Order: sequence, then structure tokens, then C-alpha cells
Amino acid sequence: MAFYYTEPSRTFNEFLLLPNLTTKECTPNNVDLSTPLTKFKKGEKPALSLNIPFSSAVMQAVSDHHMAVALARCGGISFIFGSQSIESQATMVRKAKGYKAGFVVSRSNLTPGHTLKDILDLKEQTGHSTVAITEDGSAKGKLLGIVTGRDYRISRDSLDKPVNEIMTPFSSLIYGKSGITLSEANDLIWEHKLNCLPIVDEKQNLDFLVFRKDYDSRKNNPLSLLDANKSYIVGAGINTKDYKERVPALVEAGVDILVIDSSDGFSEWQRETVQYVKENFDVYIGAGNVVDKEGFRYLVESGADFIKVGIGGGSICITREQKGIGRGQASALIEVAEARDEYFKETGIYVPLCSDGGIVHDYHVTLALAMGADFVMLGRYFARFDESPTKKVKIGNNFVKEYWGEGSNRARNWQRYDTGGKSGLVFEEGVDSYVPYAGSLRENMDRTLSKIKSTMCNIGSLSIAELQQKARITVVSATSLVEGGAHDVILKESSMAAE
Ligand SMILES: NC(=O)C1=CN([C@@H]2O[C@H](COP(=O)(O)OP(=O)(O)OC[C@H]3O[C@@H](n4cnc5c(N)ncnc54)[C@H](O)[C@@H]3O)[C@@H](O)[C@H]2O)C=CC1
Ligand SMILES: O=c1[nH]c(=O)c2[nH+]cn([C@@H]3O[C@H](COP(=O)(O)O)[C@@H](O)[C@H]3O)c2[nH]1
Ligand SMILES: [K+]
Repeated sequence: MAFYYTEPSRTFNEFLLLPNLTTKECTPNNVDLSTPLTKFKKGEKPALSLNIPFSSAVMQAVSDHHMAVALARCGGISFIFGSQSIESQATMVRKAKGYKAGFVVSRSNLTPGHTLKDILDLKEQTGHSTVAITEDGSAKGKLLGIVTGRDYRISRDSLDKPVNEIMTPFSSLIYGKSGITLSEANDLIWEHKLNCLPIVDEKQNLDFLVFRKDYDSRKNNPLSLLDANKSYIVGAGINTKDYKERVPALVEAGVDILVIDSSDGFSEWQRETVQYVKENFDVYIGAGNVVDKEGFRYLVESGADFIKVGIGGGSICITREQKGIGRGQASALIEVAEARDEYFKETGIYVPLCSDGGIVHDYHVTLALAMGADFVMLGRYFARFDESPTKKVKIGNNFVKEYWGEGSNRARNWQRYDTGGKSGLVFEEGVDSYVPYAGSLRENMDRTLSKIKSTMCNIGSLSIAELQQKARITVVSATSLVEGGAHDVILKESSMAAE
């Protein structure tokens, strides 16, 4: 007879945290969000830790080398997507490892068809006076010119003057080529008395900007996740098929940690993959995804350094609909965290957990941490930012970015071009979608982190470990959910627009 769980499968939305006593030293500034990334023995330190509990999803629409650098600068980690050829994935890892602080993705971008008014509006919005003019208005589009505060006079120029009459065109720009070092970029800045040096690739696409004032950008990024050589820590996704070719190439490119990317990690293929990596390489590896104690045990006993939790909770997921497998993300995490704690008691080895998928609100991150996750993995959240690899598109009056699942046909098409890969899909497990464009990672992450820290202070906890110890969590009823939102009032338009 089948086994029946007595508890239903629950999601983060069904839980709330209760405040504890907040002491006076418990302020957001004092909260430390560092967290283990790899397993460690009681009393020892993990070999790898994160400075903030965030990782970006192993997805084409989320984690390339640009995202890896941007997130590592904030203190988190990206796992560069594996649904591409071994060579191109290794190149992305190599590029991310090769970046040095000081190169920034442009945050203010317009097209030549915009006007002076758009420039001024954007300046008001972002505070940046340097605007990159690209063909499609994106941070990585073909660079056509640069506008700085010295290119226009508000008193003389009409507000509808087109950008292409204001900008310094590409033909007159001093620029650096992708791959140059920070000190070479700084030499160009000094030699030509520039405030800003654009870095472009061989196709004239904008890669980065280097600013005179950012010499020591490490000062601006105190939480940067760096290795002993001051390169960013970088992760990469692998699969259970071509790992004997892929892993050596990724290790050679300098990857710090791998994760097996699968909807269902409770398999002999994952055990063999973990064992192969552990026997042959000096690199860390996470495995998953699992949703119960049995899956957790199996992968930990196979040698995994962290375990990823979650089946079917992702925003673009349709696995539960297509295959009928999965579990509410909160229920999955609660059970696996219990298994992790039991394992720790038994062996003295602490195995970090990553809660993957289904994070919609910032407080869901705090809940996941309180329920025992050491860090979270997000796709939709990061796909919305300038730094994600996908196209920014205007629909109606709003900008959106493309976001598609790794189980969608769109993501899996790459395999057709791979020798030995399978062609096409029998059925899709993910959708192709848009998400609202949300600006730069840094600004959004700062806001998310301040919410998490503020909630942690309500709980009276200055660290994630303390949060996990102290948290008191309650299930909410359907009617109390209504009570939790604005209710019984007529909202003004400005409040309806707010998140
Ligand atoms: N977290 C989630 O809820 C979900 C995630 N996804 C994402 O979609 C992508 C694809 O996921 P999956 O289809 O689970 O990928 P997968 O590579 O784990 O599995 C694909 C198929 O190949 C089989 N397989 C795996 N290794 C094999 C081997 N060595 N020999 C023979 N057969 C083997 C598997 O059993 C499965 O039928 C991943 O990026 C995953 O993260 C997809 C669905 C749900
Ligand atoms: O059922 C699925 N079909 C897919 O095509 C797919 N692609 C990604 N993923 C998983 O979703 C996670 C990201 O979730 P969020 O967008 O909710 O952050 C990711 O981290 C994955 O675990 C998929 N699940
Ligand atoms: K399985």
C-alpha cells in the first residue's frame, strides 16, 4: 500500500514569524548574514562561506559570468548555467574568475532615439550622470555613444533634443577592449583625462564601464566574495551525463564549487557523479534537488558538500502539473532541515541546505532561513535585473525581461547542437515568460537585505544560526491571510502600484 503523509504540502505563504524580545544591541547594522556554503565538522569552519545567503539559479536566463561577478560583489554566489556547451560554460567561468573589482555593468542606458528629457529623468532616477547610449537601450547592447553632464546645457538645449545630437558618438570615444586589466583601464583614464572608460567587446557591444572614482571599488563592496587571489568565487551547474568531460574543463577554468542541476536528485546517477568528482578533483560539489529525509541522506552519504531542496516550486515550473511530482517548498525544507539536524547530532557534520525556487516575497527568504535553509537560490528574482543575460523588452508602458525555465524547449534546444545530446523534448517542464524589469541588482539586493535584517531584529537574532534557534513560526489560516494584506479600505492608486 502506498505511504500517505498526514500533513499537507505547504508553501512559504502559509507561514508567519512571531517576534521575540528585541534587545537594544539588536539593530540591522549589527546583523551578520554570513552563512556556510560547504559542510564542516562541529567546532571547525566551513571551507567556503557566503557573505549573504543568496545564490542565483542554474539557468540560461539568470546566471552567466556577468551575474556571477555582480552577485559575488554583493557577497553571494552564482552557479553558471550548464545547459550550454562545455567550452562556452568553461569560458564563462574563466571570465568571471578573471574579473577584477572596478569594472561595473552600466546602470543608466538609453537609445539614440531618446531625448534630453529622458536623460534628465533617468539622471533624477538613478543619480548617475554618465549614460551609455546603446542600440537597444540595454546595458550590454551595441555601444553607439556616451552622454555625460558636460554634453548639454539645460538652459540652452530644448528638452526634446534627440540623444544622437547630444552624445559623443562611438567614433570619437576612447574605449578599452574586453579583457583588459584594471590597471590598463586606469592608464587609459589618466592618459586621456577621462571620467569614464567604456569597455566593449569585438562586436562593439558594451561590456562594462570603468570610472575614475572607482579606483578602489573594493572599498565600496566590503562583502565581496573573494578567493585567496582576490578573484570572485564562482559556481557552475553540471549534469549527470557528460560530467566526465565537463567537470575537468570547469575545474581547469577555475570553478570553486559545482552543483548537480536536476529536478530530482534522488538517483544513482547523482551518487556516481558526486563520487567521481570527489575521487578525482579538489573541488566542492552540491547535489539535489530533494524534498525528504531519504533523499537528503542518500546524497550526503554519497559525499555532497551541500544539499539543494525543492521540486516544482519555481515560478516557471510546471513539473508538478506535467509529472505530478513535488512538494510544497516549506514542507520540503522543514523535513530536510530536520534530517540535517539529525545527521549533525549523529556525526558532528553540518551540511548546509539551499532552498531552491518559489521565493516570491523578500520575507520568504527570512522564512526559509528560519526553517533551516543556510542560503536560498532564486531565478525570477535575479532575472529582473540589468545584470541578467536576457533581453529587456518594452511591453505597453513597461519594461520587462525575458525569463524561461530550464525544462522549457527554449532552454533545452542547445542539446540538439551537442554531439551525443538528445534532440528536442517529449514534453516541457517549464515555461517561457516575462518578468517585470527592476533595475540594478545592487539597489534591489540592498532593499531585500535590509528587510531581512530588520525582521531578524524582530526575532531578536543577530545571525542566521541564531534565527534558526530562536524562530517561532505559525501556520496562517486562509482568513488570516486576508487580514495580513490591506483590507476594508479603498486604496489610492499610488499604494496599488507599490509592490
Ligand atoms: N527544481 C525543480 O523543481 C525543477 C527543475 N528543473 C530544471 O530543469 C532542468 C532539467 O531537469 P531534469 O529534467 O530533472 O534533468 P536531469 O538531467 O536530472 O534528468 C533528465 C532525464 O535524464 C535521466 N538521466 C539523468 N542522468 C542520466 C544518466 N547518466 N543516464 C541515463 N539517464 C539519465 C533522468 O532520470 C531524467 O529522465 C534542470 O535545470 C532542472 O533544475 C526542471 C523541473 C523541475
Ligand atoms: O519545473 C521546472 N521547470 C523548469 O523549466 C525549471 N527551470 C528551473 N527550475 C527551477 O526553478 C528554480 C527557480 O525558481 P524561481 O523562479 O521561483 O526563483 C530553479 O533554481 C530551478 O530549481 C525549473 N523548474
Ligand atoms: K528519483
